[in-house]
Amino acid sequence: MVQEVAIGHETVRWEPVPAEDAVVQVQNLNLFYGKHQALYNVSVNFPRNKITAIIGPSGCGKSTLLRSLNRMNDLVPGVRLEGKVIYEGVDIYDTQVDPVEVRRHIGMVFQKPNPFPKTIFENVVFGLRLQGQKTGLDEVAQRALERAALWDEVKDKLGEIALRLSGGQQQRLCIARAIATEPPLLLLDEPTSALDPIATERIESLLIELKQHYSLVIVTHNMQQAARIADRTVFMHLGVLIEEGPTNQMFTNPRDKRTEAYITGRFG
Ligand SMILES: Nc1ncnc2c1ncn2[C@@H]1O[C@H](COP(=O)(O)OP(=O)(O)OP(=O)(O)O)[C@@H](O)[C@H]1O
Repeated sequence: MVQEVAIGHETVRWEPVPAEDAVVQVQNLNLFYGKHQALYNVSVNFPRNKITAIIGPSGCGKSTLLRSLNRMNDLVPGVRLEGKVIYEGVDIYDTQVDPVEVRRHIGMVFQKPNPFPKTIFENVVFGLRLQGQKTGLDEVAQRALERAALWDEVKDKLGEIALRLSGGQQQRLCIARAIATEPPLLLLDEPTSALDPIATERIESLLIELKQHYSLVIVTHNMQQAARIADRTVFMHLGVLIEEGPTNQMFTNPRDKRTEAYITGRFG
């Protein structure tokens, strides 16, 4: 449904992502941690081959929404969820659906780089080994590391322990590990918050490049980052999705006073 809002003399139109262009559709999602409700009736479509940023003040439910997209919240005891998350036509919370299979399609990169205490090579091919792949691992590892813009820096030391890499390199390694299994959707929870500006810039360029092949959803506290890389932005506040739309429209013409206050730095 097209939403229209008058801004000065202009009428601005915001169109939600059409269902046919959505990699994931979230419908009327309520999520409870025990008695605490963290998401209230959230509905949003995330587009294919685009970057969507989720922004909002601390504790508003950004990570909870992100983790609901690949059933990571299942791992938290006492979580209860109502509503639907439909990934390419399949309700991922259907009792027939295996959460491990979901996470094969929908990868995740965390805030803090979390390489395994293994070699660089074994980190990248970890998911493939889990899937039982025994051949072609060298090629896949090289391709994933190239796509993650890390190959040139590590090609001569693939057998070294990954924990010796710098923070920015470790995060690119985690991205390589996440994309080695070719998940069509990649979720990233504040992937650059622990990195310096140079490493951040590299990862932002990488994400923009990755959207040719993947759909991406990124949680970020950094509004400049959302403005730089996201095609669409979702603004959350106290567990409620306040508004979502094309990033440039949201940043120049926010519809809601709370969005405006947040993006102009007046609260949060
Ligand atoms: N495992 C958990 N158990 C209980 N409550 C939780 C859990 N994880 C999050 N919460 C609560 O759910 C709400 C939303 O948390 P969430 O981490 O999704 O917010 P956020 O917007 O990502 O915050 P931040 O920006 O600080 O990371 C908060 O009130 C938080 O305390």
